[in-house]
Amino acid sequence: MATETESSYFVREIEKNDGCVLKLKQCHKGDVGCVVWDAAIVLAKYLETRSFKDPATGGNRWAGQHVLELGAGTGVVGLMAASLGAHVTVTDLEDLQTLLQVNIEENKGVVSCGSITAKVLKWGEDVSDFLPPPDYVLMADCIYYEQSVVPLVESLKKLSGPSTCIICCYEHRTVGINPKVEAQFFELLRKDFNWEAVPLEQQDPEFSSLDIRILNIKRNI
Ligand SMILES: C[S@@+](CC[C@H](N)C(=O)[O-])C[C@H]1O[C@@H](n2cnc3c(N)ncnc32)[C@H](O)[C@@H]1O
Repeated sequence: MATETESSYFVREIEKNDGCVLKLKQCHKGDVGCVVWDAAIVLAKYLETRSFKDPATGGNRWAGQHVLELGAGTGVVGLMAASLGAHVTVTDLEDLQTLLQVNIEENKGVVSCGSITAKVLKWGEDVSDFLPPPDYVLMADCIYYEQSVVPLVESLKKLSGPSTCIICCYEHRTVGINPKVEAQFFELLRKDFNWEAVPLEQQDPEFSSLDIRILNIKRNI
């Protein structure tokens, strides 16, 4: 990743409701995190919906919130939260750090009241750098391979306090290994967490789909 040249990037643009545009550089070469996945777009656009607006003032509830994104890939979800005023740490494996930095730099004009930094967080490893627990943990398309299920749930446990809200967006895939992985993930999650699905009506109507699900997950007290 460190040797990527300008020409090896291709850009995905996501227009915000305020007219600003997030520009995500993606790589032709590299692992799955080098491109923007549909679940990330659905989640990013959900962050702009009425669910996160104060009904009395119309103000945006992301302002000043502490947000941690797991498996951030290009960083689109975290960048959206930061552009809405949150203080965000986007995390992923070491290999994705250059791309995350590039995208943070590319979008710094869109992040004014909020802030965003990128750090390495490998699921299952030490999370002390990320404590106390954030207000929100965001994750898009992170449920996709068997070996990651145990460490991913372990990280969620260590990172969530009684008031942390985990917003998990994932694509329900009916072919390949994903159905099994999805079942394993929820079986394990059930031991320490409860969750509710976000109805389609509460999502952005242009950026939602029956296959892509958003859950609000909370730690059992
Ligand atoms: C399918 S991609 C999704 C990327 C981004 N969230 C999106 O939706 O566009 C899964 C992401 O999880 C990250 N990932 C996979 N295994 C991981 C692990 N053990 N620890 C931390 N991140 C991991 C990958 O590097 C990748 O960025």
